[in-house]
Amino acid sequence: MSDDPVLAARDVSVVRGDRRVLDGLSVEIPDDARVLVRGESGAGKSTLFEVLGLLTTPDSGAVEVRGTDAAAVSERERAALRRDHLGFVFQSFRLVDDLTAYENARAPQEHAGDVDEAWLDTLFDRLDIADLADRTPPTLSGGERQRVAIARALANRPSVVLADEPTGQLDPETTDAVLETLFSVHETFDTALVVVSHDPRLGERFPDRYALGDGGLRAE
Ligand SMILES: Nc1ncnc2c1ncn2[C@@H]1O[C@H](COP(=O)(O)OP(=O)(O)OP(=O)(O)O)[C@@H](O)[C@H]1O
Repeated sequence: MSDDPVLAARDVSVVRGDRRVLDGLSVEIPDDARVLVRGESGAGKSTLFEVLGLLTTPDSGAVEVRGTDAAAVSERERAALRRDHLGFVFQSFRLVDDLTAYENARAPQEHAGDVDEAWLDTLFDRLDIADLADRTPPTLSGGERQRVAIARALANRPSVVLADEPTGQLDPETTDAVLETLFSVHETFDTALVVVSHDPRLGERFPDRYALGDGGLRAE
């Protein structure tokens, strides 16, 4: 296996309007990482999430996936890097309301042309949502939708799961359940985990913590 970290940002800057939201930011995400990035509202967490997820190309600097500079390849190859290495849990889940939970989770596999229902069944069992597979998102609770979103993020066996405010709208009990789920995913499926959040409840549970401020990351 390559020695390159699964994900790295090198001297990345992003300008939004007249503000340099990320300003020469660098970070490496090793394979076994369990990283929390904290920051005040407006600090640039969602921007960093989009940059690390190859959803936004930075104005300068590079984002590398296993040593491949994502900006140096075609859009098609970039999409393949995203699909093969990255799993996303979006702040608002972004599930499709008129698909079932199972169909939502299967969508990335269909997109990749490689449906593996045995793996999906494993995920649904492990995330304790097997009995919700045929329900649609509007009939599920926030925590249940969250777990469906995590199943979808893992559908293509990513190297890294990126989660944007995964607990933002959840009560303390559901927050604990979601964290346990993310951590067990990290351990069971050998997936690096990067969570960006302003939620002060998450702190100590993550061995690697950074504060995002003034466009850069500071280890905590
Ligand atoms: N298209 C844009 N044009 C101008 N400014 C923008 C644009 N998008 C984002 N910003 C600004 O960039 C900064 C960082 O935004 P970002 O959404 O990354 O912050 P955040 O830390 O995720 O905030 P929150 O916790 O409130 O979601 C904010 O000040 C925001 O107003």
